Amino acid sequence: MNDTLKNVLLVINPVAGDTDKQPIIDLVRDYLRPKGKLKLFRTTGKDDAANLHKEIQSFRPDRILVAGGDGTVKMVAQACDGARYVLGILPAGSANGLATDLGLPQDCGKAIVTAMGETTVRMDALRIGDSIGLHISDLGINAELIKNYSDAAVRGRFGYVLSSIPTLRETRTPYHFTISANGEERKVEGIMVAFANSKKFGTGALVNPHGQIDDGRFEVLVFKKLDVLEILKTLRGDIDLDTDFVVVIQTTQAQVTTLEPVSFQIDGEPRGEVTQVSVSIIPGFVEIANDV
Ligand SMILES: Nc1ncnc2c1ncn2[C@@H]1O[C@H](COP(=O)(O)OP(=O)(O)OP(=O)(O)O)[C@@H](O)[C@H]1O
Repeated sequence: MNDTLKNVLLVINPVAGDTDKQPIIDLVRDYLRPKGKLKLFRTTGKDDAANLHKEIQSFRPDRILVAGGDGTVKMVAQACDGARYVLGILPAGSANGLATDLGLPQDCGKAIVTAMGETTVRMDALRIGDSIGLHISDLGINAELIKNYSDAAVRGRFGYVLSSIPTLRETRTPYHFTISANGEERKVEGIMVAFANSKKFGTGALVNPHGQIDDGRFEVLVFKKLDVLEILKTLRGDIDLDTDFVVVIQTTQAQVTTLEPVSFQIDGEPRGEVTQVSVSIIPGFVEIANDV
């Protein structure tokens, strides 16, 4: 165990991934025994960032562990409010896009060792309107899938696949996007526009090979058509960036407007339908333990 880390705050999202979190708590307790002091913070879904902020101020942890999905990691990063805390991720969401992208272990025992390790990476975030995005946000077909998935009764990957069938059938694509970035304005038709700080979706699909979480830039990806073969290639991880299929714009700031209201999602959470999104990079927003 890393002996310099005595006071550990474990933030748990009890509902993330629809799994029992007690085994994670037990493993962390065992790992810290006998030297470390563990404090638990269970999220409620209401005012979590503000309440956690107060807890961090009073406990002053040496490390903050987060057991949840991307939404929980982001909430914790916001609760730190610029203060220099290292977060250790214990992937416990339904998709864990960020942990997958960082190559963090999914096995909880291994994840604890990494989360308590000394090597860290400072990653950028996206400011999206008045929200923060750590991973991938998008307008269009994927956001539509996520919305239908969160409305559906079935959970898990299988549920995602099942809920995608009616969405793909009923989709109103192509959408009409106007993208302003790097002093240029482009009008494009497409099935979705994604803002990516990193390389992969939570499924492990490589959508943005240029993505670097610490380069002070993000990518705007315009997926032009619903091409089953290209999507399968993307899912296999060997996207060849055929410009008939996807256009990539690397930038620090972008604005997208649409002719019609289009579904929007940030890091896997549906954000309703929008006609305008502004995105800019926040360099070095959060520091994450990562020895892989
Ligand atoms: N006790 C709770 N009851 C209901 N909702 C909660 C509770 N705690 C947190 N939440 C909600 O959980 C969401 C964040 O979930 P998170 O993204 O971490 O997990 P997930 O959705 O299962 O995983 P993933 O993002 O990897 O798919 C937030 O919308 C937050 O408001």
